[in-house]
Amino acid sequence: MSKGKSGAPEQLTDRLFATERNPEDFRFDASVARVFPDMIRRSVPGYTTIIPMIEVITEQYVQPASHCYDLGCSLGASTLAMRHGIPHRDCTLVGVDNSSAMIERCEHYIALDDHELPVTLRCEDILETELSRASVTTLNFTLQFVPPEQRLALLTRIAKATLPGGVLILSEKIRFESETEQDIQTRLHHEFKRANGYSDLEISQKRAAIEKVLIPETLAAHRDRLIQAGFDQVLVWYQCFNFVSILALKNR
Ligand SMILES: Nc1ncnc2c1ncn2[C@@H]1O[C@H](C[S@+](CC[C@H]([NH3+])C(=O)[O-])CC(=O)[O-])[C@@H](O)[C@H]1O
Ligand SMILES: O=C(O)C(=O)Cc1ccccc1
Repeated sequence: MSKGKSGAPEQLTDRLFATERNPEDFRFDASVARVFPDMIRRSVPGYTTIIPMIEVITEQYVQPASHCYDLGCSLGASTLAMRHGIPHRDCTLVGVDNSSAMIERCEHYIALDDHELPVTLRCEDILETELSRASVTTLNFTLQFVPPEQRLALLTRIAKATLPGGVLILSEKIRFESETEQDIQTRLHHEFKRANGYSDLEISQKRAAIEKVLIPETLAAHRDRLIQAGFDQVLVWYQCFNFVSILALKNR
């Protein structure tokens, strides 16, 4: 892995979809991992606001002697935000991702972050990862990549592992019941990408690549399923166009 002057893995500009390419489903491989910070910042409206707020929310809900999980941690942006929000030295923080390219680079970013709370990284499927005594769990734009029929089982496991007073931070791309709203919000998202330097070709090729792997659901579907999974309260704390972040709380 090539490193820059700071010792951090070299980050490149996302040009993955800039030239005409064969249609292939999107995967979190090494070429995506290399450009990921640039890709997610330029593609997800609100991402740069949500990350620092994960620190604020973590600080509010973390409990002493509990476990915190970042499921689908990628390069650890949300993991580091959680780390900075945890004041207790007896907590554990676990980041999980099933992309070895992501985890390998994530290790470097964690090592460069000067902080005493250890972070455990697991390269495994979040559908299998062991969870217990959780105060704060984060799914920051990860559930959308889990096959819809497996989402309830995962959320139920998270809710069961969550302590009274604990939370799940769930950020997702959503779709809208109303066709008109779906069209307007999608157009605004594409305008956001254009304003960030993506061409029409990049936008349309990326759209085709993620179509079968990133499955957005409506806010109502997310709310109902979180309650069914065992959470007691569900609220939206952030929305920009078709991207939302939800807080699901467990009272008892
Ligand atoms: N079943 C799975 N098991 C483990 N990991 C998975 C699974 N499915 C997908 N992933 C992983 O979930 C991550 C989603 S990105 C998260 C951003 C990060 N949270 C951030 O705040 O920067 C969001 C995005 O790219 O839009 C990828 O690294 C996948 O490998
Ligand atoms: O780029 C898009 O259109 C998205 O919906 C967000 C995204 C960000 C990073 C990987 C896959 C999808």
